[in-house]
Amino acid sequence: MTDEKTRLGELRDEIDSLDQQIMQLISARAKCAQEVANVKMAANPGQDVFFYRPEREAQVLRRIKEQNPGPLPAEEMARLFREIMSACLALEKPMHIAFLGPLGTFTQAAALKHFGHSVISVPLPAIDAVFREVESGAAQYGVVPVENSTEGMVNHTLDMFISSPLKICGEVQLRIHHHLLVSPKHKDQDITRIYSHQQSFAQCRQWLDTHRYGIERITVSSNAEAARRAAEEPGSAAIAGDMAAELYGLEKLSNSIEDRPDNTTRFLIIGREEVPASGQDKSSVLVSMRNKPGALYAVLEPFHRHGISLTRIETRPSPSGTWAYVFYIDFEGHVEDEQVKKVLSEIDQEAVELKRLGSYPIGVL
Ligand SMILES: O=C(O)C(=O)C[C@]1(C(=O)O)C=C[C@@H](O)C=C1
Repeated sequence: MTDEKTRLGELRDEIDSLDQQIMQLISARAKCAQEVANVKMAANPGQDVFFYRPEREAQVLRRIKEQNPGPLPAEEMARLFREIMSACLALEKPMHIAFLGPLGTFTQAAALKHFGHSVISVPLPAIDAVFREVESGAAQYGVVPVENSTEGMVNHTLDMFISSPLKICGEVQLRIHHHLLVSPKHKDQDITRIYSHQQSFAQCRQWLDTHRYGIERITVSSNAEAARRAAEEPGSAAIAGDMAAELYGLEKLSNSIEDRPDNTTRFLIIGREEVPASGQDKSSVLVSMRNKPGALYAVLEPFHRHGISLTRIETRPSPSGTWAYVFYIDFEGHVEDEQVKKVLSEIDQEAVELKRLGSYPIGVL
């Protein structure tokens, strides 16, 4: 045997033995999770038991990232543990996650990034349908887009919180890479039209003007729908992401064509219960103010005085009347923190309405 073959044999024996140990350890971990489920059920007999614990998952993933010894990057190690926890949770209770569909959208990619692949993902045609599915209890959680770094806020999602009783339980950010996709069956034909979602066209405008000027752009309801059409229609292409490309068997004619290299979308996880503090949290509130001078100042000043960082403030017209406004505010901290309690009680005295939309772990992955 050559030296190479001997060494390779030794290393592969070592890998086999490590795999055996990893498998034993993952199985032991899964048994622990099953036992955790029994404890949760015994503590809440006859009630809706919330098996998924976002604050605990965030703590586990943060610890893995901090203690990762390498050579695998911390992100990669966290991703592996994300999947292990997802499988453990599925043993406790298979979870239904509603998302803005159809299959193959960036929202589905965000849902799988956040929950791992052991969930049952349920595509729905509109943002309000995702809210309804979770409100009715048909799905335990929902995933909806809330803002894009190039295109701004998704107003429909913000407006849903005015009337919905749901809570924000988490957030996840996804780097959005758009590709120009064609079917391998039709790739030798000239492209006469490009399908995509209106937001994706906006995110790739400069690239399209430079590289595909004059080709008809047809707006459809989602990137996945664009990919479906490109798969079927000769002479057509789609702008969509990896999941849609894979789902419809499309090839990339041009890779990552988004105008801004940091193009990122933030998604919210919506559910029916409040999330305890994880140690690194964010909160969202909705404040409705009387339309008088200094209204915005009255909302913001307490945050400044109590040293709480705002991460976003957005204004939307109030559904209750012309020229009245609702402020959506995201800030660092948890509603159970003493400083946050003080800020919110001060705002409560000034506001027509203060609605706590939820406190949740800052996205880890
Ligand atoms: O710690 C728990 O409460 C568990 O259910 C265990 C576990 C895990 O696998 O670590 C699984 C699901 C929860 O969402 C959080 C953590």
